[in-house]
Amino acid sequence: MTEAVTSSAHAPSATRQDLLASLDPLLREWLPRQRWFAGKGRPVTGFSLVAAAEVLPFDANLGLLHLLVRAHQPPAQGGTAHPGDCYQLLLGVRETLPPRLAPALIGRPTEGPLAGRSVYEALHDPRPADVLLEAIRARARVGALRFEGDARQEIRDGLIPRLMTAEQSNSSVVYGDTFILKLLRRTVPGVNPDLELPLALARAGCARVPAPAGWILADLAGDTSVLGVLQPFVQGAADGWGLARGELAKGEDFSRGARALGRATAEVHTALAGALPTVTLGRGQMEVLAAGMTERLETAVQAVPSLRPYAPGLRSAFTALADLAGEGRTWTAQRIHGDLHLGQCLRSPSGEWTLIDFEGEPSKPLAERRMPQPPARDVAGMLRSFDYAAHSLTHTVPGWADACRAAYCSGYAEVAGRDPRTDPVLLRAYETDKAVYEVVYEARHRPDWLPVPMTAVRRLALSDAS
Ligand SMILES: Nc1ncnc2c1ncn2[C@@H]1O[C@H](COP(=O)(O)OP(=O)(O)O)[C@@H](O)[C@H]1O
Ligand SMILES: O=P(O)(O)O[C@H]1O[C@H](CO)[C@@H](O[C@H]2O[C@H](CO)[C@@H](O)[C@H](O)[C@H]2O)[C@H](O)[C@H]1O
Repeated sequence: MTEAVTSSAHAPSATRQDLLASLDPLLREWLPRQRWFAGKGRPVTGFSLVAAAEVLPFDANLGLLHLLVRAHQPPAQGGTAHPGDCYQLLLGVRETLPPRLAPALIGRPTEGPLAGRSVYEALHDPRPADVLLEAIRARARVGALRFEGDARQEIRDGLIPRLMTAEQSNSSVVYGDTFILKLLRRTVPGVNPDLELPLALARAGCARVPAPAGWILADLAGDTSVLGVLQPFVQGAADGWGLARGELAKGEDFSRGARALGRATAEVHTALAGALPTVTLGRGQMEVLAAGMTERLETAVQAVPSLRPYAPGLRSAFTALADLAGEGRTWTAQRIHGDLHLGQCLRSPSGEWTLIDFEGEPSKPLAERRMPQPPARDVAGMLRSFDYAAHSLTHTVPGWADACRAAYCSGYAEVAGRDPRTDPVLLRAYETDKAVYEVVYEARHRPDWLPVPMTAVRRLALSDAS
C-alpha cells in the first residue's frame, strides 16, 4: 500500500484537462450540495484543476484520486470578482460500486479517462481512507502532496476508519477511535491556524488541545497549503453544546461545567500568549477594529433587513469601543481560537475539557485569522454560546444562561488572573459583533434558528456597558 501511494505523480497536463472535462458535469451537480461548499446560492460556471494526484493508482477495481479544484462562480451581490474557491476532493474510482457505497456515488463519467467507472466520495470507503493514514505513517510524497507527522506519536496500523457523520465545515475520518483526520475542504495557501496553533500549544506543553500527530500539505507554485490534520481522538467525549443543552433540558444548572470551561479557555490563552507574539493595540488599531465591526453590521443589515430597527443600538457598542480607545486605553492582543463556541469544546469521560477546531472563521482570509486579537473575542464567543443554548430549547430555566456566563468568567479569571467582565465595553462590542455574524449565518444556513441570535440582538441593542 505504501508503495502505491509513493509511486504516482502529477498527471500530464493534457490528461489532467481530459480528467477535469469528464468530471465537470458531475461536479457541477454534486459540489454545490455539499455542506462544506462555501459558495451556496451562486451557480458554478466552471472548474479549473489546481492539482491532481493518484494517491492510489487505479488497479484491481479501486483508485484514489486527489484533486484540488477551483470552482468558478459569479461574485456575490455587491462583491468583487474572485478567482473562485479551491476545494479538496478525494475521489474513489471503481469499476463497480458495492451497494454499501451507493450513497457515496458522485456519478459515472460518460467520456474521458474515467468513462464508465463509478466516481464516489472516497472517505466513505475504509480502503482509500486507510491509504491516507498509511501515507502519513510512511511520510509519503505524491505529486504536490506531502504527508508528514510527529515522530514521537506512534500511529499503529490496523486502525479501522469511519467517516464522521456530524454536520461539519470540513470532513473528518476517525481511525479506530484513536486518531481523527480532518480534511480541510476549502483550501488556501499559507500557514493554517488549525495546524499552527495546536502545534504551538503542543510544543508549549498545553494538554488542552490534542497535539497534531500528522498533517497533509500541498506544495503549489511556491506556496504550501494545509490539507489535513491528524490528532488524537478524545474517546467517549461529549461536546459542550450537547452537554449544556442536556442539563438545561433536565432543568439542571451547568455552572460547574461552565466554570471548568472558563479555566480551560484561560489555560489555552495563557499558553498561546507565551508561545506566540503578543502586541499592544492602541487608538489607531482599536478604531480600525471598531470600524470593521460597524462595517460588518452595515453589510448584515443589507442582508437581513430585520436587523435594521436595532442598528443604532448595536452601532453604539462599537462607537463606545472607539471612544474608549480615543481616551488612550490600550489592549493586549495575542493569538486566540477565533471561533470559540460550545460545539468546539469536548469533555472527556474523566471531566477534562479539550478545545478543538482552531481554523478560525473559514470565510475570512488567513492573514486576518492569524492576527493577534484581544482574548475577549473568544470569551464573547462562549458567552454567546451559553445564550444560544438557553434560547434553543422551547422551555428554559430563568437565569440559566446568566449563571453559566458568570461561572465561565469566574473560571477564566481564576487562571488568567483577570476577569473579562472588568472590560465591559470590549466584551459588549465583541458579543454584538458575534451576534450580528450569527444573524447572517443563521439567515443563510438555518433560517429556523434566526430567532436565537435575534433575541440577543434585541438585548444588546438596548444594553449599555458603561
Ligand atoms: N480530537 C477529537 N476527539 C474527538 N472528537 C473530535 C476531535 N476533533 C474533532 N472531533 C469531533 O469532530 C467534529 C468536527 O470537528 P471540527 O474540528 O469542529 O471540524 P469542522 O471544522 O469541520 O467543523 C467535532 O464537533 C467533534 O465532535
Ligand atoms: O462550527 P463551525 O466552525 O462550522 O461554526 C459555524 O456553525 C456554528 C453552528 O454549527 C455556528 O454556531 C452557532 O450555533 C451554535 C449551536 O449550533 C452555538 O453553539 C454557537 O454559539 C453559535 O454561534 C457558528 O457561529 C458558525 O461559525
